[in-house]
Amino acid sequence: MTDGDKFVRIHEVGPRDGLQNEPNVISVADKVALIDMLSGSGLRDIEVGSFVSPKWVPQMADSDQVLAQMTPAPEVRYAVLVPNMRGWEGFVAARQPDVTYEVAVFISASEGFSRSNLNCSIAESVERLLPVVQAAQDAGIALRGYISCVTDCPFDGPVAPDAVAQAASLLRAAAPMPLSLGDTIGKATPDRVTAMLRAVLDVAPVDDIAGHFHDTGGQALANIAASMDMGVRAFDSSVAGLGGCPYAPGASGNVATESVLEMLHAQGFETGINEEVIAKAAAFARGLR
Ligand SMILES: CC(C)(COP(=O)([O-])OP(=O)([O-])OC[C@H]1O[C@@H](n2cnc3c(N)ncnc32)[C@H](O)[C@@H]1OP(=O)([O-])[O-])[C@@H](O)C(=O)NCCC(=O)NCCSC(=O)C[C@@](C)(O)CC(=O)[O-]
Repeated sequence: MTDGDKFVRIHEVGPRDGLQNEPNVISVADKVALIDMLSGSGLRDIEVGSFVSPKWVPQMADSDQVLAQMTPAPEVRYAVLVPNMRGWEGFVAARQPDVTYEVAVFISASEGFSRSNLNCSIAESVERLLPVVQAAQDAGIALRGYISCVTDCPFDGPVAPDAVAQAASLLRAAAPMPLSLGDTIGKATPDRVTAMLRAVLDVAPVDDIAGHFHDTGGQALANIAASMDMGVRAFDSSVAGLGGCPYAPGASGNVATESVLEMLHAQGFETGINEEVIAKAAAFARGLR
């Protein structure tokens, strides 16, 4: 293992993927407090909100206020989900000056989830995100592409590795963006993750791949280990294991950031993240539920 192989990049998605599914109203002040705690942990990537339809995801309707009120740390890149140009305009109006942002676009590897989550086919969702990609590129803002349902879809069942590779190709044709591969409903197993990654790595370099595992089946850490065996060194996780997707029945929380850190640090991997700060943020996050 070289020194480069020992560093694992963690993308904290709790304030977005985590909180989007919480049934109780969480105030802007509490969201901002959680983000500000996480900003002091050593994390380099924190997803803080989404500019989607408030009718579809009411919990994220105040992302503009969250962006305006948080205290950005200079070393952190803050990600937001943007599905269409309406979302892009919302993000542009809300962003603070001199902050490093990342715009995340998202599609599904399965048609059933695409319809449920975005109200359109996979092909239509790609058409819709192309102007967002162009706008982000023109503004010099980093992009990230999410692919959901990389092994299983709550509507269509098992998803073939080739379908995920096809979705990856569609996003990479839009721009050479890094990809986050989502086990949206937490049904993946290490062998199926390995098969899926083999297909995706034919169309995208491993340095541009992140694993995004939900822990419904208790396999998230094993799936991370299998991904690491394939050379993946970036993972999404959610403080306190917050999470789920309102349009994927059965989706439970993302793998907990504190569990991922514990596993990686025990195995000698480096993340640059302070586990004590994350533990305090996790306690705070649990109090929001
Ligand atoms: C894409 C749409 C908008 C299509 O939704 P639609 O209803 O087909 O679109 P529309 O264009 O007809 O718009 C409907 C209404 O929403 C408004 N609207 C339209 N766009 C926006 C916007 N950006 N911001 C604010 N408002 C917006 C629009 O103006 C209109 O308002 P009305 O005229 O009825 O008053 C909708 O399906 C949507 O918002 N979907 C997002 C669902 C979502 O956020 N899901 C969770 C995130 S994905 C996820 O969690 C998975 C991931 C990434 O974590 C990885 C994994 O685990 O798999």
